[in-house]
Amino acid sequence: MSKDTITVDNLVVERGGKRVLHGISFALQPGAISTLLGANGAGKSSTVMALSGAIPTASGSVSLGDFRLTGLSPDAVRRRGVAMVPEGHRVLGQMSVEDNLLVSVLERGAAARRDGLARAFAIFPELEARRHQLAGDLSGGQKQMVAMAQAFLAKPRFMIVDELSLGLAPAIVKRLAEALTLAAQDGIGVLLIEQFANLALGLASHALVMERGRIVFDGSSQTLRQQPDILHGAYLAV
Ligand SMILES: Nc1ncnc2c1ncn2[C@@H]1O[C@H](COP(=O)(O)OP(=O)(O)OP(=O)(O)O)[C@@H](O)[C@H]1O
Repeated sequence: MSKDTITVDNLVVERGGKRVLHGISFALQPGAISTLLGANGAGKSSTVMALSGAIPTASGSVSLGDFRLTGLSPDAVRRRGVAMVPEGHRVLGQMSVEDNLLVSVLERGAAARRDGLARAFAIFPELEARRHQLAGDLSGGQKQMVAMAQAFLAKPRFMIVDELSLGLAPAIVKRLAEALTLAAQDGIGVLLIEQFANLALGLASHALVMERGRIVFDGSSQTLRQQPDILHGAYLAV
């Protein structure tokens, strides 16, 4: 196991008194894009929220290398190198694009802030021209770019993206997908939740399929594409 592998071991999560994850186990590798697929209510969001510290776990563990992330706050998980891009391209609407980006630079000092902005604008040049605009006035696609740039600025080892393409135009989705591919080429591990399975399987090398709080497939995207029954079954199992 690489020291940078995320290992999820027998994770159990309960929400509203109901068990929604029934002891799931899987691993995520650095430099690879993994996708987590499944029908509405299968448990994808619960999984990523548990990974990022946003909801508590009943039992089991999440580790990055030898370091146990289970029980840490979302901020502490982010500081250990796991950045989350939540569903719905959320930004701080009353703040400028630039200030939205700067709040995500973890290091102190003017040089780190300057470098951070330069990195964000290198990934998404379209944000530079809008740096002084209120983030709330951006289009949905531009907000998603800000949300993804915020994750990049934390210099993560892993990025978890919940619903990449939701409500966005295909041209924007292509830009966001390219940024994720480049991130993986840079060694960042990516976990992608995506409603369009074809898009997700085109980007990811590794796929996980969930059904009613359980992992029912863990293997290569190529294998999953060759076995369409698994995906069809999972999307019908609600
Ligand atoms: N806040 C909550 N309180 C209680 N139960 C919840 C809560 N949010 C989700 N659930 C339940 O947890 C289970 C898993 O839902 P989850 O949102 O993780 O699935 P999902 O695969 O992400 O689906 P979707 O794509 O619809 O978000 C479902 O049975 C759902 O009803």
